[in-house]
Amino acid sequence: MPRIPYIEDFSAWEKDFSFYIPISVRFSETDMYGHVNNVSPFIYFEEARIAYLNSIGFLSKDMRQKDGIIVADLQCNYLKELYFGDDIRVYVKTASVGNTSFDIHYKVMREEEAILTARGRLVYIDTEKKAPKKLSDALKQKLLET
Ligand SMILES: CC(C)(COP(=O)(O)OP(=O)(O)OC[C@H]1O[C@@H](n2cnc3c(N)ncnc32)[C@H](O)[C@@H]1OP(=O)(O)O)[C@@H](O)C(=O)NCCC(=O)NCCSC(=O)c1cc(O)c2ccccc2c1O
Repeated sequence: MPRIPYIEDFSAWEKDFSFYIPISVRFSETDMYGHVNNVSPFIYFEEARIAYLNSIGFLSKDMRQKDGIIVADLQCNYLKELYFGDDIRVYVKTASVGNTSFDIHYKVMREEEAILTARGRLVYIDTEKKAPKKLSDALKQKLLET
């Protein structure tokens, strides 16, 4: 396993996921070499991130009236190639929580093989002030328990 800066111990890290979405690789996500192009996983991460945030109530109508979430950064490590028709599972978990932001990690599996890893920071925003907003202890707890 190559050194991945945001993963200290891969086997401990990979055991810690439970939420995932299934995806079948589409032809339009591949390139002239026949493999999935480097930009396509960012769409997988988006789909998985939205499903994950929905599952913990972070995109509920109530929350969206005053608060928002914005992507601050996103980083991907490509371990193996993917091909048209591959069935994958895109896992998501909250890895750490800051003052106004939280880091989520992603693991993409094809059967029992790790294909991609990624991490990204999301910032909690006050949509009226258009500024980062402190995460309450209750929200932090919700993030860390899923
Ligand atoms: C990202 C910003 C809002 C930061 O604003 P500002 O510079 O004022 O923030 P602070 O300095 O106070 O820091 C707050 C907090 O954020 C961390 N942080 C700041 N910048 C970065 C960065 N570049 N990379 C990583 N982390 C950063 C900082 O450490 C602080 O953390 P604490 O926990 O210590 O408080 C502002 O820069 C901004 O608005 N940038 C533009 C963002 C943008 O345009 N993103 C792309 C569009 S959003 C998007 O694509 C999107 C996709 C989705 O799939 C979503 C799914 C679900 C919901 C929303 C989605 C979404 O918005």
